[in-house]
Amino acid sequence: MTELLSAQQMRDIEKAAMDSGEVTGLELMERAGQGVVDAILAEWPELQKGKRRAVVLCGPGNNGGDGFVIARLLAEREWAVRVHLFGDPAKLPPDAKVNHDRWAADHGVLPMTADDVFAGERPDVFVDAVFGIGLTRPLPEHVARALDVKGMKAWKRAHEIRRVAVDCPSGLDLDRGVVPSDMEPDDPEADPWPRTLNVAELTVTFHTPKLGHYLGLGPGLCRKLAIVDIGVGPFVPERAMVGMHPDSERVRLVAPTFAGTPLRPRMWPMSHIAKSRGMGHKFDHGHVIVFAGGVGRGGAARMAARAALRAGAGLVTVLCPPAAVIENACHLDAVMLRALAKDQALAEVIDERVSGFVVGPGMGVSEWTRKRVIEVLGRRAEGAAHRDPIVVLDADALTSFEGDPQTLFAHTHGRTVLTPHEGEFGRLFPDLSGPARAGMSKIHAVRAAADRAGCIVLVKGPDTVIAAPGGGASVHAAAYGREVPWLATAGAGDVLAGLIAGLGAPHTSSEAYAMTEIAAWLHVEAARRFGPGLIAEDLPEQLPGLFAELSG
Ligand SMILES: NC(=O)C1=CN([C@@H]2O[C@H](COP(=O)(O)OP(=O)(O)OC[C@H]3O[C@@H](n4cnc5c(N)ncnc54)[C@H](O)[C@@H]3O)[C@@H](O)[C@H]2O)[C@@H](O)CC1
Ligand SMILES: Nc1ncnc2c1ncn2[C@@H]1O[C@H](COP(=O)(O)OP(=O)(O)O)[C@@H](O)[C@H]1O
Ligand SMILES: [K+]
Repeated sequence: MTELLSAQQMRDIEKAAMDSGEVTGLELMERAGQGVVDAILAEWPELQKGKRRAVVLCGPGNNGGDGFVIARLLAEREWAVRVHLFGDPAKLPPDAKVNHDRWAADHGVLPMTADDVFAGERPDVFVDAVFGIGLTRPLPEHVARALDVKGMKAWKRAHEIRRVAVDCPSGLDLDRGVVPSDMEPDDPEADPWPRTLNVAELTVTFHTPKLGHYLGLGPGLCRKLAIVDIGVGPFVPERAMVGMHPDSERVRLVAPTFAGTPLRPRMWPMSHIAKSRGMGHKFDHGHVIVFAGGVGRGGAARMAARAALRAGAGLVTVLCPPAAVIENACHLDAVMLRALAKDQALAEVIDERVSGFVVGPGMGVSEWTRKRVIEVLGRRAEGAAHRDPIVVLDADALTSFEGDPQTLFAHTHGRTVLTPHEGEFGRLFPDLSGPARAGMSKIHAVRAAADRAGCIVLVKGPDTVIAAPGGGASVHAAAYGREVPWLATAGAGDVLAGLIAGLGAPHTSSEAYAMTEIAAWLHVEAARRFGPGLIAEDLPEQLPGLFAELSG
C-alpha cells in the first residue's frame, strides 16, 4: 500500500484483471463482500458468536452489489439482515443484479428512506454500500438522510452500533477527499462539512487505498481503513515506490510500506539519510545557509537552522543583517553566524561548498527578499560540487513574489523546493487555489503548480501534497493513527523547511524529491514522539531519539 489510486486507475486495474480471463467481475465482487465480512469480524471479534442484526444499505452500482454479497454472507451466519436499496433493481449492473437476485430470491428488499431505515429494529452493524468509486454527483437528499449519523439516535445505545463503509462512506469523492454538495462551490466561507454527516467507524476498501481516503475530509470520515486483497495485484503491479524517482501517473503514499508490506526503517527512510551511512568529512554532509530577518525576527531562521543541523547537515550558518548579530549570537552555538549587509553580495560571505539554502522564514516581504531569492537560485553546481544546491523557499520568500510569480519561476531549478501553506500557495497560484480549485483535487492543483514553477512544490497541511514537474506526486497524511493536531503550532513550518535542506544538502543524499518526502514524514514522526504540548523548538530535539529508534 504505497500507491494511492484514482477511481479510474482502480477501474483500469479491475478491467485488466478481468480481461486476463483469470477472474470474473462476479468473483471479484464475492471476494470484496467476503473481505468486508472478514474485516468486520476481525475488528469486532465479539460478533463472531451469536445471532446478530445488520442493516445493509445498497446503491445502484457495484458498490451496492458488494452490499448484497455482504447481506447474504451475514445471513448465512444466521444474522437477521435487513437490506434497503436505492435505485431500480432492473437497472443494476450485471454482477450487482446477480447478487441482488440471489438475495431477493428468499429475502425482502426495502426502500431507502430515512423513515424506512431508522424505523426497523436496532442493528449491531450498519453497512453503507450505497456508492464507492462511482460517485458522480452530490447524494440525493433522502439518501444523505438515510446515511446521516444523526438518524442513529432513533435506536438505543446508538454509539455502540458499528458503522461500516464499503470502499468509502457514500458521498465522499474518492479522487478528491471532498463531499460534493449542492451548496458547492462558489462560497469560500461555506462550511466544508456537509449538512448531513456520513462517518464510518471502519472503512473497508479493495486492493489499495484511493486518493480520497487520505486527502481532505477522507480520513475524518473513514476513521479507520482496512484494505482487502481481492487478487488483482498481479495483473498491474505497484510501481510508485517511496524513495524512488516518482512515477508520472501513480501517486504514492509517503509511508514505510511497499505493496502492502512494511519496509524496514533501515531501508526507508534511513538508507537515504547520508549521515546514517559511512563516514565522511563535515563538508561531505553539506553546508546549509539559512537567511534570517532583522532585529527581533530571527526565531524562524534559527529554528530552521537547528532542524537542518539535527537532520544531518555538516555545517549550518545563519546569515543575518549586521544589526541582528548580537541577538542571534545570544541564541546560537553549534549553528554558525555571519553578518550579511543589504548591499553585500552573497559570494562575499559564503563559498562554493554551500549545498543547501533555506530562504524565507522571518525574512520579511520585500524587494530585498526577492533579490536574495534570485541570487540564491543563480548559484548552480560550481567547482567541486556535482549538483545544484537544494534551495528551500518558504514563507516570505514566496509571498514576496505575489502578483509576479513568473519572475520566480524563471529562476527555479530542479533542486528548488517551494513549501507553501495553502495561503502562500494561493498567492503564487491564484487560479489553482480557493474557490478556483472547486472541482479540482489538491493533487491536480499541486501537480499543475510544480509543472508551472519548474520545481518541487510541497503544500502543507494534515494532508501534505508533494509534486514534481512531469506528474510525480505524493501524499503524506497525518492520519489513521498518525494524527498530530498539536503540530499546528507557530514555527512548525520553519522547522520543516530546515529539515528538507538539512536532509538534501549532503553530497550523497538521495534526490531532492525523495528527501522532501522523508522530511515530511520525519516532521510528523517527531511531533508524534513528543506528543501534545509540542512547540516548534521541540521538533529538532526529537530527531536524535527518532534516528536511534529507526536505526535499531
Ligand atoms: N468493478 C469491480 O470489479 C469491482 C468493484 N467493486 C465495487 O464496485 C464499486 C464501484 O462500482 P460502480 O462503478 O458501479 O460505482 P458505484 O457503485 O459507486 O456507483 C455507481 C452508480 O451510482 C450512480 N451514481 C453516482 N453518483 C450518484 C448520485 N450522487 N446519485 C445517484 N446516483 C449516483 C451512477 O450513475 C452509477 O449507476 C467499488 O466502489 C467497489 O465497492 C468491488 O466489488 C470489487 C470489484
Ligand atoms: N492538523 C495538523 N496535522 C498535522 N500537521 C499539521 C496540522 N496543521 C499543520 N500541520 C503542519 O504544521 C506545519 C505548519 O506550517 P506553517 O503553516 O508554515 O506554519 P508556520 O509558518 O507557523 O511555521 C506544516 O508542516 C503543516 O503540514
Ligand atoms: K459506500
